[in-house]
Amino acid sequence: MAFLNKEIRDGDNQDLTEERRTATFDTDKMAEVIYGSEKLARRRREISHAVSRIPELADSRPLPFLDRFEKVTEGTRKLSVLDRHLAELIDVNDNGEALHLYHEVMGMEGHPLALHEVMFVPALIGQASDEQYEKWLGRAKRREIIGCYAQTELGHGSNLRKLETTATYTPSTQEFILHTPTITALKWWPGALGKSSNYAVVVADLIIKDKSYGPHPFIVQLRDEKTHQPLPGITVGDIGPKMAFNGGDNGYLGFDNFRIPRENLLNRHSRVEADGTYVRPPHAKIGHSAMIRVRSHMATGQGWLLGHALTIAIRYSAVRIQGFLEDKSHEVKVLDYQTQQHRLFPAIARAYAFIFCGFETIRLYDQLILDMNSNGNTSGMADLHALTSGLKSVVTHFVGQGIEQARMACGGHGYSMASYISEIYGVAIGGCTYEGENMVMLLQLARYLVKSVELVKSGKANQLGPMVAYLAVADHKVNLATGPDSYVKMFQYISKRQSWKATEKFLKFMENGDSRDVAWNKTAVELTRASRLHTRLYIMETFIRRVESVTDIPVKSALTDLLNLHLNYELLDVASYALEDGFMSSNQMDFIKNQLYSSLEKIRPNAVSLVDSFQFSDMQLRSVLGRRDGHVYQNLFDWAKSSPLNKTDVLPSVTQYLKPMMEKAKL
Ligand SMILES: CCCCCCCCCC/C=C\CCCCCCCC(=O)SCCNC(=O)CCNC(=O)[C@H](O)C(C)(C)COP(=O)(O)OP(=O)(O)OC[C@H]1O[C@@H](n2cnc3c(N)ncnc32)[C@H](O)[C@@H]1OP(=O)(O)O
Ligand SMILES: Cc1cc2nc3c(=O)[nH]c(=O)nc-3n(C[C@H](O)[C@H](O)[C@H](O)COP(=O)(O)OP(=O)(O)OC[C@H]3O[C@@H](n4cnc5c(N)ncnc54)[C@H](O)[C@@H]3O)c2cc1C
Repeated sequence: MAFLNKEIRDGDNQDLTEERRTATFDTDKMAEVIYGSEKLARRRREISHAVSRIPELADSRPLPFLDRFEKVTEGTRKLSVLDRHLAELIDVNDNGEALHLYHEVMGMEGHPLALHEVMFVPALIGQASDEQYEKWLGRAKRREIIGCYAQTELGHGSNLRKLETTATYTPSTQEFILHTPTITALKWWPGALGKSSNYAVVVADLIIKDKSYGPHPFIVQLRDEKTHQPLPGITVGDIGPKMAFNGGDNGYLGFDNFRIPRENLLNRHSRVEADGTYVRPPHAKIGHSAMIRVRSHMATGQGWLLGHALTIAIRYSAVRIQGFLEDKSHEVKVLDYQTQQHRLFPAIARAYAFIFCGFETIRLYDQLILDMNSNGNTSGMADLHALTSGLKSVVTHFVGQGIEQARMACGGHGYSMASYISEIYGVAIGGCTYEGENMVMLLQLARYLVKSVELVKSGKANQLGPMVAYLAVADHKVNLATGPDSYVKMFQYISKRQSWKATEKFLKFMENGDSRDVAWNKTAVELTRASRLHTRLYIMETFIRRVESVTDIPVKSALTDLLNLHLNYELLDVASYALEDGFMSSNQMDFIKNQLYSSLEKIRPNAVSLVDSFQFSDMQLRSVLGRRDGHVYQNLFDWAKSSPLNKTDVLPSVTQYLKPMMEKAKL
């Protein structure tokens, strides 16, 4: 008999197989929606299968047992094996295939090429002139050189205008002199900078004839191409262990009057002529395009991270039997508890929603780069900056929360590194900080919202972009029984009210004599609330649009259940805003709650299949609890036995310290 869930195999844990038999949709078809195409979903499976047949690509030991040095070595080893097999495993020009292959083999703990692919090459693509393409891009793509993106400094990360590294132009030699004037000017944090990269895109304050022109990107050679020794004038190293990414070498970097040629300013958009004349870019923030790129990709990346944790927690919850419901002779799967479902199912809905939003922002980013490179059109930048600033903040925050709930949902075993959830958590919450600290980025979106409200106030609502058009729409009461649209209207009302209230408060402070900056700071919490609501509205609308467009009926039906759960969960979560002014009644609240509980029941039979549809292989999950076959207990025992502490029955530390202490106590 053919089952709709394609993960069923002989010999699997029976409880998990039972779950898979109840699937109402085909998990291969759901994977097509998750990965955006039949081809990519299929290629992912093929690539995972091909990788599993190359033993050298497997982790040599479970990663949690490795120390930092071993992690870095192991990552680099696998990278070199992968390099030999690359062309046979994937179409190297297909980003989706490449991303999957790297996630599968390299995992998420970092490796020497992580920033090369994610920021160095994209910075060249976005910022290099045609001549610079010719000189650097081919070499970078062939990996003759390995690069990173060195912007953040010890003293400044958020406020780019105050970066201290200087790039001073000297017309007589046509060179820039890179210099680190203070300890706080050291570059600090860039991934793969410490030990791996021999080149970097360095962001430094451009100075011409004593005048500062602000941060600009330069391509800089850091190490000798043969010996890999740092070049004279360069101080570079690793910044030490972190919450996660410990297979990666985030680094520090200092310059001692280090000279680079004039051609090394990435000059597609702005340049310095030989005599020191500065030619401005078409948009002041165009040098930030590599950051906008990562932010545009973060919603899908983070959605998949949440998907990892949920695959582990849901599968484990179907295997973990504990406690009773009606029948006191049989314990039940913990997945049957309403609290467990409430803890996990809304997060499944969010993971799907975030992935769908990410597809949209990636498309918008690709369009922006096309427009900028073909005709210098930067008109989409402000909108995409506002959108991705909000999205990266809201998504990373909820993903962190969702992963932590997944860990707790696994009880004691969730706390073991065998679950791997704490590693996923560490990686995901890095996203709350990198690519713009979340509060800072919410405030960036708030600038856009405030400007939009000001437009409406001054009678220019017709100038609003489609994403904020609701800020000008008249309020209306909504009957919640009428489907997704009514939830959107409710959310629009709440979001609009918060944006207006925050703007009015900000303007009032200024009317009362505060400067713009002080007034802004006094309103900042309210402003971030407006940004979150606006972003959650965007996520909701995108989710609705995506589900509407699905053609496979069983897949659409399962997604509709998830969507309904999402709509009710979201509205309940922000209900206090609607209760504040009586917009929502307590009867409506009860209605929403009941809808939510009935969504949990509807989703229950598909829960395992919804996470199976992410089609993460066991290699990719690296989790004993999340194993596809559900054989958790024997493997937990084997995993524990493989701990280096268990190599001997009596540890040297016991003989040396503990025993003498115990012996002394006996005297
Ligand atoms: C096989 C390959 C596949 C690859 C797939 C990629 C997958 C990616 C997934 C990733 C997953 C894991 C990998 C981990 C990688 C980790 C990478 C981490 C890298 C980094 O962290 S790099 C460093 C990042 N740093 C920051 O983000 C700094 C944050 N700060 C800023 O961005 C800015 O300083 C600022 C906060 C935005 C403020 O800028 P500034 O002071 O210059 O501006 P003002 O506040 O004065 O505003 C002026 C005006 O300008 C507008 N504006 C600001 N920025 C932009 C922009 N980028 N675009 C457009 N407009 C911008 C701002 O809105 C103001 O406008 P207004 O005056 O209001 O009209
Ligand atoms: C895992 C990881 C990888 C990274 N990789 C790279 C990389 O490859 N290249 C690179 O260049 N950098 C990298 N970074 C650095 C990262 O981009 C910065 O740490 C980040 O932009 C935050 O800046 P910050 O550290 O200066 O935080 P700070 O700005 O010092 O933040 C501290 C606190 O101050 C608050 N704050 C700051 N400014 C404001 C404001 N204007 N209004 C209100 N509150 C404010 C913040 O909200 C936060 O609560 C990485 C960081 C991490 C964690």
